[in-house]
Formats: sequence, C-alpha cells, structure tokens
Amino acid sequence: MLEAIAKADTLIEAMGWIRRFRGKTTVIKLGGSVLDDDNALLHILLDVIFMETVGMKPVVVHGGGKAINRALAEANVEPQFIQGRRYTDDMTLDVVRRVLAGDVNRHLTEEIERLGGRAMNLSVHTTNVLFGERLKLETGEDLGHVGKVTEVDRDVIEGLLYTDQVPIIPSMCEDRDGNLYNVNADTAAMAVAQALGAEKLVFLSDVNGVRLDKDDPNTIIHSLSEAKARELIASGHIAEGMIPKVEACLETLDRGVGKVHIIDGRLRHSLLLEIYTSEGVGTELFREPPTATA
Ligand SMILES: Nc1ncnc2c1ncn2[C@@H]1O[C@H](COP(=O)(O)OP(=O)(O)O)[C@@H](O)[C@H]1O
Ligand SMILES: CC(=O)N[C@@H](CCC(=O)OP(=O)(O)O)C(=O)O
Repeated sequence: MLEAIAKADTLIEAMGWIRRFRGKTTVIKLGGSVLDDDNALLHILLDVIFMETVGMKPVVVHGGGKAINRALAEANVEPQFIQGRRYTDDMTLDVVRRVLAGDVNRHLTEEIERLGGRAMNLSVHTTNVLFGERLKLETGEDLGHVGKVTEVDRDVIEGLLYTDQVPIIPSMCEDRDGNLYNVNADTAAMAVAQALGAEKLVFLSDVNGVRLDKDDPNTIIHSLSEAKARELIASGHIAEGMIPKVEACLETLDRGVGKVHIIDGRLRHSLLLEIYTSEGVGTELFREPPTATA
C-alpha cells in the first residue's frame, strides 16, 4: 500500500511539469550512438510515448551515421568526411536513402507503435517534409549530394501533432527539381525546431553533455553560454561531432527556440528527467542577455 501511495505522490509531483509543457512542442534529435544501443533506444522511445500521452508534442528527427557506415563497409566503401559532413557520391546517396530514410526511419516508427504509441514516418519514401538545396562550403570543397534544409512543411507535421501522432523525420531533403540530399542530422533537427517555434530542442547523444575535457565526464558544463561555447570551439575543447551539435544549438537560440539541451541518451529516462526535474540533466546552452549601455 505504502508503495502505491509513493507512486501516486510521484504522479502528483509531476503534475506541475505536465501542465507547464502540455501542448508545447519538443524536437528530439536521435543520433547514431543511441540508435545503436537497443536498451537506451527502448527507454527513449518509452519517454517519447509518455510525453505524447500527457499532451506534450514530441517530434523526432534522426540521423543514423553508424548504420550508414556499416552499410558502406559491406559494400567495401571507406566513409569520407569533410568538415564533419559525409562526402556523398551517387552510391553513398543510395545507401543513405535506403538506410536512413528507409530502415532506420521505419524501425523507429514501428518500435513506437509496438510499444503502444502512435507514430508516422515522414521520409522521402512516404511524405517528405524537408526541402532545401545543395550545401556549399565556404572553402569551396565539394561535398557531393549534401544539402541543407531551407524549408519545412509545418502543415504536415502540425497536422500529425494535432491528431496525437509522433512525426519521425530522417535527415534528408529534396530540392525544387526533386534532387535528394544527405543532411547532417543535427542541422536538420535545428531547422525543424526553428520552423515549429519549438519550446525545446533536445539532442540525445552518447556523452553526458558538453565537457571541458571531452574524455572526462566529471568536467561536464551544466550551463553553457554562447560566448563560452564559441571560445571552447575555437580552443579545440569542443571537437568532432560535438561541433555541429553546439553550432546547431547556438543557431537555434538565435531563432526563437525556448531551450536547447544536449543530454545523455544512454541514461535511463534522461528525456523525462530533463523535462520534469528542476535541475535537468546534461548541458543547457543559453544566450547572455544584451548588456545595457549607459
Ligand atoms: N567537449 C566535448 N564534450 C563532449 N563530447 C565531445 C566534446 N568534443 C568532442 N566530443 C565528441 O562528440 C561526440 C558526440 O558527437 P557525435 O558522435 O556526432 O554524436 P551523435 O552520433 O549522437 O550525433 C562524443 O561522443 C565525443 O566523443
Ligand atoms: C551530411 C552528413 O554528414 N549526413 C549524415 C547524416 C546522418 C547523421 O547525421 O547521423 P548522426 O546524427 O548519427 O551522426 C551522415 O551521412 O552520416
């Protein structure tokens, strides 16, 4: 009996948070690292279903870099990255379309349905909602079929949210002529969060947050200002895959998304802990208010 009462207490405690976020959109970015961990993924998807059940509006944008690497290895193709983006030739684009917009996208959708939630896959194989153009690097290097999102079909996404379905969106886009592009999933999530004016954008990765020393979890920075983040990128403390993630966070804050977090997808219920506890988990990025001039 006491145990049941404690459970009821927990529900009552959560009521304030549930009220606060009911009807608000949260964009959740799932990266290759958590997509590859079945146990972590199970608990993330349960959290997503819980959010949807209590009236929040979760939208999932996903990558699948590791699954793409595996499929390329089977075809004896060595992955090639330029400034954190995958060089994407015709053959690689076919793999990205099959693996990311096909297998991974379908798997996530089917898992949510299997666990009792409702989800809809919005990919280039079904209904595409991400439109864009070829990405040109300032250095002039050619990335092949790599794109950036310039337009998001809000109506389709909001239509699903209205009918309590979780949209599942892979990081590919299409241009006006029907050409397909491979998009970095962090930047795709950023574009979706901006277009929807999301309350929150949460990146689920395989680290506990942004760290001062990338190999030491104890050096996590819980609250990171824009100026400090830029300093850490310039000094090399923020490196590799964390660079596009932090840059996407900063650009998102510039465009009116309420809160941006990088959290550990392997920590059980990290998504719920982020939303329903005052301390939160992981790293929250923020912009300093403009300093008043005399
Ligand atoms: N300062 C840092 N703090 C935390 N992680 C960092 C940092 N600098 C580089 N990283 C690396 O960034 C990785 C996360 O980026 P990435 O592998 O692209 O994740 P995902 O697949 O989840 O998108 C971490 O596993 C870590 O190795
Ligand atoms: C252009 C580009 O680099 N696209 C990425 C898209 C997937 C991705 O970003 O996946 P993660 O989030 O798992 O890293 C790629 O081909 O790997």
